[in-house]
Amino acid sequence: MIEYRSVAKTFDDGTQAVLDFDLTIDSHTTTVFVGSSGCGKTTLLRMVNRMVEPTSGQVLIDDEDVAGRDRVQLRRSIGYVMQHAGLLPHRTVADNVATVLRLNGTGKAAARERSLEVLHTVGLDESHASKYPGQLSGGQQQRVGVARGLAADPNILLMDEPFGAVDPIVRDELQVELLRLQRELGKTIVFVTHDVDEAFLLGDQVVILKKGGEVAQVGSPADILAHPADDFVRSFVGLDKGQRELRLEERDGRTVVLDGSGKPTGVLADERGAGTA
Ligand SMILES: Nc1ncnc2c1ncn2[C@@H]1O[C@H](COP(=O)(O)OP(=O)(O)OP(=O)(O)O)[C@@H](O)[C@H]1O
Repeated sequence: MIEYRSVAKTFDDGTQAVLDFDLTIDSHTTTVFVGSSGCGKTTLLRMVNRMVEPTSGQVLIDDEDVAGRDRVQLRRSIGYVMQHAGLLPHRTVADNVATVLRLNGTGKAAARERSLEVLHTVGLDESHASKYPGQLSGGQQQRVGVARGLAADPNILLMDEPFGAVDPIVRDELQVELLRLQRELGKTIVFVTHDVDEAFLLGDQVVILKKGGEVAQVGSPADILAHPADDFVRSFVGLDKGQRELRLEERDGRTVVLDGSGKPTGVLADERGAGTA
């Protein structure tokens, strides 16, 4: 379990990134911080592994204040995946994935074996292991970034807009893969995005933030959609524009489900049950 208790952060230049933030994150669940640029998402995420130190308040992991933990050791015990994968360009994919393992003292052969295993977990076969990051597509690089985050088998995985820089189709693919991974691995994931659809797809718990890390609403996607806290939330999640209303349309003899913007989201099963919705 991760707990934020009355956390605030003012940076050295006087920027008040987070004013007063409280949250509990249950183990083995995915929590998504979503909000517009500059609302404090990354600052809050980085407090978990002490890349950012709160000015006041506490962050606890399993009831222990992270402030009392050795910083380097803490950081290596928590997976971290960032937007542009952050891979070292002159090291092979396998070496990139093995970075934390090697730092933790794992031998070369064992680290390589684990690299291959975790690459396989994220859907990359052995042929990718000896390539360099520049020889991979953006989506594949992100998979390597996720593999690196998982290599040391951390309980907690922090993900900072990990799919923000890839095209929408690859992004959809990576989101589905992450859902599969999470079903298999059951990590405690804290995920940052500014995309509300991504937040609702991935999050067991979604935290909608305003400037200064102010919580507009916390809840499951279903709770938020059913009971938006106020007009800000209604507008942020697109309820005010009817974007989330579904309607049905007959096309070529089949019943297609369209969202509020007219985008098809599925097909209703026909009388033989052959549909996909
Ligand atoms: N090292 C720093 N020094 C000074 N100000 C900072 C620092 N890091 C972040 N900030 C400021 O703190 C506020 C919150 O930033 P943060 O990166 O947490 O927001 P965010 O919600 O993750 O934004 P984005 O979606 O653009 O990444 C912003 O005003 C930002 O400019």
